[in-house]
Amino acid sequence: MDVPSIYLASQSPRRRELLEQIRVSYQVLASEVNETPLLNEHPQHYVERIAEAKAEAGWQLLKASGLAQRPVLAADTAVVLEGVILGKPSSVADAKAMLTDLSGKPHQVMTSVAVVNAEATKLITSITDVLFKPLTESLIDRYCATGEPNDKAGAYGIQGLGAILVAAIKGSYSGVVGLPLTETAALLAQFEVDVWQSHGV
Ligand SMILES: Cc1cn([C@H]2C[C@H](O)[C@@H](COP(=O)(O)OP(=O)(O)OP(=O)(O)O)O2)c(=O)[nH]c1=O
Repeated sequence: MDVPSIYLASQSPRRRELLEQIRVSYQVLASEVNETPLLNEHPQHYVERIAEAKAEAGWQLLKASGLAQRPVLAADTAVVLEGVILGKPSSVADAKAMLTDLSGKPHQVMTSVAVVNAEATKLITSITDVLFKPLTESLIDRYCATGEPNDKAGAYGIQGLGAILVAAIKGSYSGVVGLPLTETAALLAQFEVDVWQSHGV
């Protein structure tokens, strides 16, 4: 097997697809971190702390594995409504409550990307403004019944049926989906990772 350009410390299928979009070869590492926010933690601090913890956990796993030591990339996404962090919903009722709160209002999607190797840890954070159209209770119910909100911050996926909830976006579309590609390419370039090579690991 070829040595991948990077290791991806993420279970998110979206992050895999987005890396493939910019043709970065990768191998997935299965690391776990506790994603509970600290008391009164600032949302940007939160996504940066969690992205770095995910990448660092991946790096520790890699060091213990005997695999080639390529950089480890991880990311974290949070939806932020009026300063409050909305993570992934814990239940259908929680998803409905999140979507009811987001209805008709602007919010921010923050995604932080961290890359770690033996020499350095570097981080970028993308912040995108998203405006939701007013949502009826019946639309929220029907959307939640699709199951799409379950594993997504803020209980929606802009890349799926959730697109119909969104009235406007200003910033990075790929950042909302989970990996801001312009910023990620620039970050990887600092680790001498070429984003134009074909994947195939
Ligand atoms: C707002 C929004 C979030 N999301 C997803 C991106 C992330 O996968 C998820 C936020 O949870 P994260 O904790 O950032 O990521 P994850 O647990 O899915 O994956 P991992 O930690 O293993 O990398 O929400 C979308 O897919 N579309 C959207 O429009």
